[in-house]
Amino acid sequence: MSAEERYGYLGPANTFCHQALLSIPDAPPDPVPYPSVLLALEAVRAGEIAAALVPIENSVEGGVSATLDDLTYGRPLRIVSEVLLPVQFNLYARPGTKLSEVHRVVSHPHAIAQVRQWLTTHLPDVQIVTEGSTAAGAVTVADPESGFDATVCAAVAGEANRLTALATEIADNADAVTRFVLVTRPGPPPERTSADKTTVVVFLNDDDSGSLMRMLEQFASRGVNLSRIESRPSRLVRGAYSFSIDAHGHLADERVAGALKGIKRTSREVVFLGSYPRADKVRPAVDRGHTDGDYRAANEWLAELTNP
Ligand SMILES: O=C(O)C(=O)Cc1ccccc1
Repeated sequence: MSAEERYGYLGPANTFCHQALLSIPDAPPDPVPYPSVLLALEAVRAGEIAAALVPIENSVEGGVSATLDDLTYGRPLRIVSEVLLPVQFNLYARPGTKLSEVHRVVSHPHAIAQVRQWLTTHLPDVQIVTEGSTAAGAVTVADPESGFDATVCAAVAGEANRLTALATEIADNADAVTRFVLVTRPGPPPERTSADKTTVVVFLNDDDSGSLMRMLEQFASRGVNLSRIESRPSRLVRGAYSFSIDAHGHLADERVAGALKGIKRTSREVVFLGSYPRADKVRPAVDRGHTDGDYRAANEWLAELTNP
């Protein structure tokens, strides 16, 4: 298989992102590791790979800013699918290390954040340094010259680097799930499945009072439910915020298209990041008056009025 047909991921091997990619049934073989989300997304833009799988959100820590911001401000890309991965963290060290000998820990910031309580209780004086991924932390710790004693990572990363678990299942929240998105160069969205999600970033006309409420009304008045809304500092206007939104439904659903058109008309800028199947396959209940059939009937009625 040529490099351009392969998928990239936040590497090195054995990151959570790698595990998530291996769970995609029809993913091409030989995925390509990248040291950061930004480099993986740039490789997609450059046509080096067909798609990249990157973390976008964690159920404990919230949005992954590097991903959200690069998708918003970088050259256009599209999300074509999502993967949910339950994440569990262990503390790994070189064989022979005791917990009392752990003074410096290295891992991905989201991993550190999700075991903070455990670290505070068991290693209150530890120095923490962040790296590009959990597996990169494991590679670092495997080197006795690294100056690091332990890492927080998945069992596969610890074992692949011949480390020993000093503690297992140390997450402050045992049910944490990370959401990854598969990103490609822009093209038509995947077919609608009736269990879909649409991701957009909206920049409001921030001088207008009530602009956030009016934006939300575009969704609410059409019966479109939101599963995520997150504000991020805007790079376009200092002191202003953008809103990163996941809405239930697909661009091909009249109610979603209607909401997007309404937002496009009334806000400063809308960045469409994709309509794609939901990983949990849950079909939203569509309230009376908001189905495609209801829109069609209303359009026919209007046509009839115009041209009896
Ligand atoms: O570093 C990794 O293994 C990743 O895939 C990023 C990440 C880090 C912590 C929780 C979930 C994903």
